[in-house]
Amino acid sequence: MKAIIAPSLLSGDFAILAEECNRMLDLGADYLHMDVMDGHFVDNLTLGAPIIKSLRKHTKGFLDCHLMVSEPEKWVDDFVEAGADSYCFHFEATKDPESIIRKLNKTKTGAAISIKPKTNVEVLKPILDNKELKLNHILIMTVEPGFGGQKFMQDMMPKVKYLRENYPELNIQVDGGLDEGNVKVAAESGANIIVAGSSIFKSDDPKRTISLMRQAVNNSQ
Ligand SMILES: O=C(CO)[C@H](O)[C@H](O)COP(=O)(O)O
Ligand SMILES: [Fe+2]
Repeated sequence: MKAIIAPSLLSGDFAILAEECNRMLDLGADYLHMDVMDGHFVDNLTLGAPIIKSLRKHTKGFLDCHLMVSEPEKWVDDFVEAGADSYCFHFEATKDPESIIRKLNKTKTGAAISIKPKTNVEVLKPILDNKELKLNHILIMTVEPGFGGQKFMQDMMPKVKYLRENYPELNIQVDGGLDEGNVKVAAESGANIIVAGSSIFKSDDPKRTISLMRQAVNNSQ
């Protein structure tokens, strides 16, 4: 699977978000990971569709929106209208994940689902086995969602391995605590979309960090 490196703008400077996005693209980023938090599903508050809509005018990058919100069905239309490239919602946050995917599949915005560390990966099987439902990716959280800068949970790797073994063509994203060291175990487990906030934004050489992450995915295949 193609290596996709997705810096998390949560670690960027929100006052100059568009510049931060375009700086990341110049450094080699493939996706721009936008962490949307509602202060309810997680204990933190970040940004919503109006910011995505403004950003859309200032960057051509792939806006990979990670919705850490309750009732994600409420915001699908707003994010589609704002120009989000993918809408990744949490399985735990909704009673009806399938209808969100069906709605997104009628638009240009890709659908994706994320699961928290305590959620069993097999809950995704009915959705993944349903050929009518198109997914851009599955996101396996490797920290409890809510904050950047936490420690990578290596014990999430069996979930990534399960998905790679059973769905060889699936884009598998990992998010939380990824750095130049632990990206290898994530890539070897089968992840091909790497989200990283702190390790890229705090790097002395973010271009090199992005490139090392890409190499780790490419070398694992
Ligand atoms: O979804 C997230 C937190 O819920 C962030 O994307 C994630 O934590 C990235 O930041 P870092 O690489 O610093 O862990
Ligand atoms: Fe995220």
